[in-house]
Order: sequence, then structure tokens, then C-alpha cells
Amino acid sequence: MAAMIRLFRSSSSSSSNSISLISRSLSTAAASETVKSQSYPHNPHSTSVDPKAKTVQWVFLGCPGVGKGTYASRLSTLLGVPHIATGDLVRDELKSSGPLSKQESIHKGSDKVWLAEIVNQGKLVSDEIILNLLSKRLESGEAKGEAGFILDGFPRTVRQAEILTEVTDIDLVVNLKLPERVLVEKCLGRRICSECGKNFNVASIDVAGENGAPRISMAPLNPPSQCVSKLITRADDTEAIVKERLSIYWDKSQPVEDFYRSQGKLLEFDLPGGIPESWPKLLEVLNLDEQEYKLSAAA
Ligand SMILES: Nc1ncnc2c1ncn2[C@@H]1O[C@H](COP(=O)(O)OP(=O)(O)O)[C@@H](O)[C@H]1O
Repeated sequence: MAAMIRLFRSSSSSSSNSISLISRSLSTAAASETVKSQSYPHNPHSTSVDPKAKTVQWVFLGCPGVGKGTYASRLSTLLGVPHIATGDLVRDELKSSGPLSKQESIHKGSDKVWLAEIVNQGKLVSDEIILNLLSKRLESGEAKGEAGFILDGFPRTVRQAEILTEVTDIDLVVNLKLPERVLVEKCLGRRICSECGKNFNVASIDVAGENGAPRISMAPLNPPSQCVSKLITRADDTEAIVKERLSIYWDKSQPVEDFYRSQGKLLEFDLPGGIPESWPKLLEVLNLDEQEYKLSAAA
């Protein structure tokens, strides 16, 4: 484990391409996905290196409900890099009725399937749409001076992982894990405040460990009183759709774990419980000292 982190640390200072290069390459990839080209054109600049870049380019993998958003967002605050969740980009596009929300995405015979329909059914959006949203997000971030990223929800297929590999180096891939029963309960308990946008969870989880694994307990993450009347549930957080998303994960996204495992970049992390138990342990395996980062940010 420690060796893997050292590998990440020694490569992170020299591996980052500029964000604009990555976003441009992703747009090119999106265009090439539109015409369904079989191979992604090799980016001739992908080996160029910014020696001054000392930032992280991490990916968070894990099933729906595992907590990718929670831990990626905490780490992004700690490390001073943006947390980019493709699920959020998709939902923002739908909320703002952006151009991609009106784009017909899949042809099934003569049926047109729209973005909202795909997301609400728990299915994967086309690579073209995801790459467009991601490259736009990276571009606008760079204009604001952002560097590095923690990606959450991308890549979700081996094809997406291959495209990402073509455009930049990923330093570390964190694979969060929880038993399936816990995942379903967590998704069903998820609530969002429609006003402030914060995430909460009303589920009280206490699940016996299987095959000698320890018991998992998670206290609810209740909203403050001002949010209680404004809570909404994601349309894709129903039991049937969560099960569909899980089955798509096993089918399409689990091979991404193998993709990064074979590159020695995968850090497996079994969550021991809720945030109070899991956060310190995650920092420990990542070899990060929270106080040190907070002090250096304040200096
Ligand atoms: N990389 C991606 N590829 C295809 N579809 C995606 C991707 N990221 C997000 N989506 C779409 O957005 C939805 C919500 O994503 P997300 O918030 O990451 O959900 P989850 O809780 O299932 O991890 C997905 O079910 C899918 O329709």
C-alpha cells in the first residue's frame, strides 16, 4: 500500500498535462465518439510535462451510494483541487436545460431517448455527452486558475478509461467499497436540500458483516432544521433503479477497476463505517496529514 502511495507521490509532480490540453483532447475524443471511430487518435502532446505542476490527478471509483462524492469532496477541499463529479455535471445540464439535455442520445430502432430519460432509468449516458460536459468543466475551471482534479463518476467504462489514459496521466485511483445491502440502503436514504444543495442521509445503517467482515454501522446524516422542509430525493434513487445502476456498475464499471489494477494504480479501500470512522482511516492509507495541509493552506 505505502509503496503504491510513494509511486503516486513521486509521479504526481511531473506527470500533469495542462488542464486546457486535457480538455481540448477530451473534446476531440467527444467528436470522435460522435462518428463512432474505433480508435482514439493518439495525442502527440500527451507526454508533455509541466515541471511546476505539483497537484493531484486522482479518480474515485465505487458503486452508487458508496460515498465517492463525500470523500472526493472532502479530499478536494483538503488538497485544494477541484472535485469533478460527472453525475453532477449531467444533473446541472438537465436542470439548466443546457444544449446536451435536448440532444437525442440513443437510437433504439426508431425510438429517441433523451438525456433525462437515460439518467432517470439509471443507464449510462453516451461517451460523447460525458466527454463534452467534462471538457467544458475542465476548461472553465482552468480559466479560474484550477489545477489538478479528483474525478468522481468518470471513467465508468473501460472505453472512457482508455480515452483518459490517452489525454493525461492519472496518479491514483481510489476504489471505495461497501457491502451491496449497505449501498442500497444508503441510496434510498439519500436526500438533497433543494435550496442549499447539500447532501444528507436519513438512513440508519446497521448491517452484520458477511464472511467474517466486521459489522457496519452508520448514523444518519440529518439535515439542519432550515433544510428539513426542502429535502428532495434523486429521481434515480428508487429501489428498482438503484438495483439497475448496481447491475450496470458490475457489468460496465467493475472492469475499470481491473484496468487500473493492472497498472498498479488502484488503492482498494473497504469503508469501515460512516464518516467518523472512515475519514481518518482514508487519510491514513493515503498518507495524508490533515493538520499539516490545513496549516500549510493557512500560511
Ligand atoms: N462517466 C459517465 N458515463 C456515463 N454516464 C454517466 C457518467 N457519469 C454520470 N453518468 C450519468 O449520470 C448518472 C448519475 O451519476 P452519479 O451521480 O455518478 O451516480 P451514482 O450515484 O450512480 O454513482 C448516471 O446514472 C449516468 O446516467
